[in-house]
Amino acid sequence: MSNNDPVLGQILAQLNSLQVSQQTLQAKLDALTGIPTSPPRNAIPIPGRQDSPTSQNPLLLSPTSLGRNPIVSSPPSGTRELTNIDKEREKALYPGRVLLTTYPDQHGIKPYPLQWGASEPATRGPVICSRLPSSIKQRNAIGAHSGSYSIYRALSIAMGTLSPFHKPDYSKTEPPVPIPPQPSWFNPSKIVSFDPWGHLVPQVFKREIEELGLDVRPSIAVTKAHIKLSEIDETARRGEITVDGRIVLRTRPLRNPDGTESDADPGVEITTSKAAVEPVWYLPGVAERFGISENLLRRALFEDTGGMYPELITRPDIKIFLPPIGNLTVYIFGNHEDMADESKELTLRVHDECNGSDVFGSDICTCKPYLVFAIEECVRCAQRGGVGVVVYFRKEGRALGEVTKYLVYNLRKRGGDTADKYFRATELIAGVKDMRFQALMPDVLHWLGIKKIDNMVSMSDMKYDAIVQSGIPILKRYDIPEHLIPPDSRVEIDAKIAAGYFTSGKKVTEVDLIKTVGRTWEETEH
Ligand SMILES: Nc1nc2c(ncn2[C@@H]2O[C@H](COP(=O)(O)OP(=O)(O)OP(=O)(O)O)[C@@H](O)[C@H]2O)c(=O)[nH]1
Ligand SMILES: [Zn+2]
Repeated sequence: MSNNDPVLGQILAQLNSLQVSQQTLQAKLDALTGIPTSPPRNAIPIPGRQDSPTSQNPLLLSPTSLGRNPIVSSPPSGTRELTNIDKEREKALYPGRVLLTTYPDQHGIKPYPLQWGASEPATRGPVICSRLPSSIKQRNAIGAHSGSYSIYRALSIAMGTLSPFHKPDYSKTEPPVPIPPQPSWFNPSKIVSFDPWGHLVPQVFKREIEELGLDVRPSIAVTKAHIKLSEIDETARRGEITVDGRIVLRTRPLRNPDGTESDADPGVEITTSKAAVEPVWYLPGVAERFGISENLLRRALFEDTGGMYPELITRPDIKIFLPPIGNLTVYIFGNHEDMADESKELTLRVHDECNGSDVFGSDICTCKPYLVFAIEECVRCAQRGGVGVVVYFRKEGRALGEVTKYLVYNLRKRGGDTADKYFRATELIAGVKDMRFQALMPDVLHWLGIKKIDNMVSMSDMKYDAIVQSGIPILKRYDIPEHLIPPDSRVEIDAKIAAGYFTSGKKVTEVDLIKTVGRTWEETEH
């Protein structure tokens, strides 16, 4: 048959019209539901699948084009090449209309069943918030994984360095330390701010991931580590912490710059197990904790994130929200199984992030000394046969952020840094003195199976009240030892004590508050 064959011509014409009508139908369906029903035709293959080769994928920059990528190597000044690459990638990434929101009664939408607090993973169901074609119609969660890091993911996809279809391989990532189910996992109001099954997702939702092809992701990861802090080296040198070869190890000899073994004391390192926990909010439970209605909570979250999550309003049937906030980290010292064993002594510190002090050693507050002291107390408790737990929350500057915190510092230093004005300075700028709302904080303790706390290394009445009200008694509280308070942070400690923070000794009067003065602006420069 030649190309001019009339029969072949007819068949080709029919095939063409069939293809056109299939595409038209598909487009109509997508427009109707607002949801693409199949991956974009020019999308890259999911690794391990035999689709088109990655080299032809307009979603990703090839290794050679990466080097020349105007986005990476020079400002996006709108060159013709950039425009074309962008347009092509945008079309490939987002072939359908912009999907601004969804509605419960929309054609094709069927959230995957999820029953918060159910005791069997199969009944509880996986949290699905993926917008990949394989999962979008079955989403049962609003928002995106990874908290605030979801924005970096969006950037990577837009720049072509990450394929949105990348399928994670979770083999060999399972927890080396078990955090097994506890009765609290099966109570829908005990844990409402993260997914208690988050570290077991690849195991308990294997069927959904492998057989149903759903994009279900872990929101918790558990691992093991050694930690080394110069402050703890010093404590060990003073003989206040002993090397036991189990929790406290002697660090291997250091090396001199010429590679020979150094005679210097290498100090110690601490063995620990740790878990990183991303936020996954069960909205009815979160609303209940704060004593507000779910509707009000949804509306506030919608409005004050710049209208970022319209489904908070249009999808009352979806009860899960993955908020764009920081995660928490748990450090466990000693035997992890002892956390749930009431007969074992337990020491706890709950700490909120203070980058200035924790990492950079700023002396305006007591954060780092208190944190290090708490780790040492946890270690001592573990060495006595108990277990120690430190929970670190990314809630910088009392959840007001570092910018607000530095503005407060400036005001304090310019306005006369006395303890009586300490909280007022924050209020003047932020409108409140604290935005941490400790009501969600105890979730992590219930997740770990903690039922009572013997030693609480914190002076905070807010932390204390939240934990005790959640049903976990605290037997003893510690304040920070006097010798660990840097002079410039005396203002903070006295203001806290006056505001109701716990103190075992010092009582602070009105007169004391005026007398407790921090370093002046001028002194800061010397
Ligand atoms: N906004 C503001 N935040 C501050 C200031 N000083 C410290 N912070 C923040 O306060 C928080 C202190 O948290 P934590 O170390 O958990 O201490 P706490 O809740 O006050 O109570 P303790 O458990 O007794 O230490 C951190 O998030 C700091 O970044 C300040 O002057 N203004
Ligand atoms: Zn601090």
